This record gives sequence, structure tokens and C-alpha cells, in this order.
Amino acid sequence: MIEFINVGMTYPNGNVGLKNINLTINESEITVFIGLSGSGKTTLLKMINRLEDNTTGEVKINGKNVKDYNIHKMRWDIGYALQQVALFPHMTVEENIAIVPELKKWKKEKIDTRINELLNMVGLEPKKYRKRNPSELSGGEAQRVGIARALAADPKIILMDEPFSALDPITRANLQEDVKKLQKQIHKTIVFVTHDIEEAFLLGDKICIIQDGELIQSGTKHEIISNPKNDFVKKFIAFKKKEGEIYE
Ligand SMILES: Nc1ncnc2c1ncn2[C@@H]1O[C@H](COP(=O)(O)OP(=O)(O)OP(=O)(O)O)[C@@H](O)[C@H]1O
Repeated sequence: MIEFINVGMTYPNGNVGLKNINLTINESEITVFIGLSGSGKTTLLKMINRLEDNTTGEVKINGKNVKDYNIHKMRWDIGYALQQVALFPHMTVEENIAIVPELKKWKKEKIDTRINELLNMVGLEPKKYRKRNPSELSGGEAQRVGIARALAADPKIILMDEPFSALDPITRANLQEDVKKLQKQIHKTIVFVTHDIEEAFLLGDKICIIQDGELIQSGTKHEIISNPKNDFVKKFIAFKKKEGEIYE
């Protein structure tokens, strides 16, 4: 379980990233942060693996303040997949996936088996892809490798920051389905950032709507649709409704 307790964050230049966030992220669920560009979604996500530190309040994982963990070991247990996949260009697909398992000193055979398992899981045939360089992959394939790498050392928590936003709609829909299926199989705690309400409703067990650094509303898709807290939330939902979509 991840908890944000009265969390605020001000950047060194004075920009306010977040204000007084109180939120519980349940284990084995997909929690989605959604909001407009610059609303604070990424800042909120990065406080979980301490790529940013909160300036007020507390962020806790399993009851312990994130600042009290060994930062390196904590990060090995938190997978991170982001829009610009950032595969290491001078390493092959298999080497990219093996990074954290190697840091964790897994045996070579175990890593080897794991790479095959993960590539199969994300729909990339190991024989064909293991030895490729990132420059020999399409955008969608690279995204899949990025997801495999985030899952490699079997982390309990996976952070995903707009991992599909650079993809075409069909690849994107396939990967969204993959994440949903994966979640059903492996029961990870996934925190997912998007600015797309459709994606949020498709994936999220819990959806958190962020506006100007504040958490405006959190709840299930049904709770948000049936009881939008303010005009901003209404607008977000209405935007999709206008396109003729009806949410149950
Ligand atoms: N390193 C930084 N230094 C100063 N201000 C920053 C920094 N990073 C982000 N900000 C500011 O903090 C606020 C929140 O940014 P954040 O990246 O969390 O938004 P976001 O909701 O993820 O946006 P997007 O959807 O565009 O990625 C913005 O006003 C942004 O300008």
C-alpha cells in the first residue's frame, strides 16, 4: 500500500508541483492519475520512487516513509516505464531487460529464463528480439521492451508514465489490453499516468483527477461518472460523452 499524507511539493525555483495530497493507493490495483498538462501527475508519480522528494507531508510504502528506505534497493522493487522508453542504446534487448536482475545478483540461468518469459509475455518472440539493438525496434516494440524491463525483477510496484502516448491507436489499444491482462495474471500494484480519460476509465480500478497540483477527486470510474465533484471533472467526462460514448 502507498500512502500520501498531506503531501506538498515545491520545486527549488518556487513552482508549486503539488498541494496537500491525501491518497491511498491499494495493493494489486491499477491507480490512474489523470489531469491536464502541467497539473502535477508526473511529480506525484515520481515521489513514489523518489525521483522527486515531497517538501511537506509524508509518502509511505507499506507504512514506512520512502525517505527511510535504502533508495537503491527501494528502486529495484519499483518498476518504471515511461513515454520516452529510454532503453540503453548500446545494449541489446536482453541486456536492457537484465539490468535490475543483475543488480540484484540473480543467477545467470534465472535471468535467462526470465528474459524469455517476459518477452513472451509482452508478445515479442525471444529468438527474434533478444539480440536486437534498440535502434532495430519499432516504437511499439521498444515500448514493449520497456514494459518487460520494468517488470524484470518482479517488482511489487510498477510506475507507468504515459507509456503509450507516442503510439498509434491500434498498438496503443493492444498494449492497454496487455496491461489489463498482465494485471489480472500478476496482481501488481500499478500506478499509471495519462491525460486520456478513455485510457483512465479502461485501466483504472481507482482514478485520481489532478488539477493545478491538487487531488480533486478519486474513485472508481462509476463513482466519478455518477458523482463528478466539480465542473472541471464534469468537463473531462463530458468531453468523451460528446463523442457519443456512454459509460455504463
Ligand atoms: N524540474 C522542475 N522544476 C520546476 N518546475 C517544474 C519541474 N518539473 C515540473 N515542474 C512544474 O511542476 C508542475 C507539475 O508538473 P508535472 O510534470 O508533474 O505535470 P504533469 O501533469 O505530469 O504534466 P504533463 O502531462 O505535461 O507531463 C508544472 O507546473 C511544471 O511546470
